[in-house]
Amino acid sequence: MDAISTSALLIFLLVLILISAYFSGSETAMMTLNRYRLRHLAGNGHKGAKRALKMLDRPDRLIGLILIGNNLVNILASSIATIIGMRVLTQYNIDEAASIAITTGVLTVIILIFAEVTPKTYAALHPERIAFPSSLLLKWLLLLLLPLVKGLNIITSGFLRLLGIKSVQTNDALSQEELRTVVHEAGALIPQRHQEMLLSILDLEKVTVEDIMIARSDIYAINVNDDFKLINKQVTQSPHTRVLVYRDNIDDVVGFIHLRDALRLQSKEQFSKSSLLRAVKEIYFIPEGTPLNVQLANFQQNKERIGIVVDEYGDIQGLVTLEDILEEIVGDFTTSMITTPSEDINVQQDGSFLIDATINIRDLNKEMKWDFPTDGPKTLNGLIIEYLEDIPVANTSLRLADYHIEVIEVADNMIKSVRIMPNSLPSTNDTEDD
Ligand SMILES: Nc1ncnc2c1ncn2[C@@H]1O[C@H](COP(=O)(O)OP(=O)(O)OP(=O)(O)O)[C@@H](O)[C@H]1O
Ligand SMILES: [Mg+2]
Repeated sequence: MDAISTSALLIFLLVLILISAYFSGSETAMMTLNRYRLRHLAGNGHKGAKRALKMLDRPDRLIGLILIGNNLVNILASSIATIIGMRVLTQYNIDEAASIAITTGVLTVIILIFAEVTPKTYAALHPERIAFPSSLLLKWLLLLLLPLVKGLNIITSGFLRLLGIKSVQTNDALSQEELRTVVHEAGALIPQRHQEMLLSILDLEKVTVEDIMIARSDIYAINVNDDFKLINKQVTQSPHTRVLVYRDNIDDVVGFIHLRDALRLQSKEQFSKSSLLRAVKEIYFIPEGTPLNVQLANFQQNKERIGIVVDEYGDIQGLVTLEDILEEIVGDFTTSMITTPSEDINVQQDGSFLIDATINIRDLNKEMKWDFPTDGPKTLNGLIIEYLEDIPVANTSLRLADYHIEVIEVADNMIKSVRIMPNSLPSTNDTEDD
């Protein structure tokens, strides 16, 4: 070693520290790259991103390579520093042991500051700036050192197996819940309205057609066996474009009549029972329990926009339209912006709410931002009866899911209306938001 001058060794040491800094920085940069952004950039043809993505495909190799490189230079640096230290310090009559101790201390501080903390912090703050160019060098190094890296990985995984740890395939596909968090955390990057829509789309699979259907009793339908004058009037006054046609019993459905067809027949004065039956369109049936995301796709595939929900016995449960599903996605658009509650909910002078108990619980929760359980009965009436296990009499008071409810009117074995007190509402705002 005496052949090499001390100043040459110092320069070499400096270079080693720089290389060490490069490895430390690249490691942090590669590992903190945002995988989703990376995939997006790579998809757009960004060269550095593509390269980084490919390297991250095999994180074991990448880490192996970086650690081999980093440790190699660090250990070499320490040997060289020791030689320099001994040469320099012995000139001042410092003995060998003390020289080694001093060089170790000094080198540790230098490596920590210049080859670890600084490059890693910088890389963590600007991962792409470091990772994209550095992945080029890493790629070539990997080609060169692949046998070494592979050997190292075989030995390490052998050791891990000895310790009873199986190598796990990392899977960084997002789960539903993670995707939700991503959308939430996107914060200002995605406008609030869009965030809500994205979350609603994710929710579609949790909601089934029964949850949003127009109940059987609320379907606007005509009985072909009724007096034809009445049918004529019902068609003319129909609030809906498609009217269900049945024979005597709604379970004996014939089809949908489109108002356009009915009005055309009426204008030609050809409107009769037989021409009506001929103009009727076949019904598209939807099995109970179909999740909304599935139904949305089915509507599209079958080029339908209205369907009848049937249970396993073929009995009609309700009606669902494409518009109803789309409203689930853009829901808050039409509900929460409304400042006056819908007709089923009436604000009383004392601030309590008089509510039609046949209201759909999901609609009620949405409109009032309440939190009644939606996994059981669909209507408020059903929920209260299930809770009490009995049909209550008027003036019964109860506490259900933290809401103070007073039964106002009961008729035909059904709760018709209830009053809900606002002062008993759970104070979600004070507890959660801050
Ligand atoms: N025959 C019907 N009986 C009861 N509710 C219906 C009926 N047809 C549609 N609806 C409901 O009316 C709302 C609007 O649906 P949709 O837009 O499909 O019907 P529309 O407004 O009558 O027709 P269009 O928009 O094609 O003119 C939805 O909530 C849907 O469930
Ligand atoms: Mg419409």
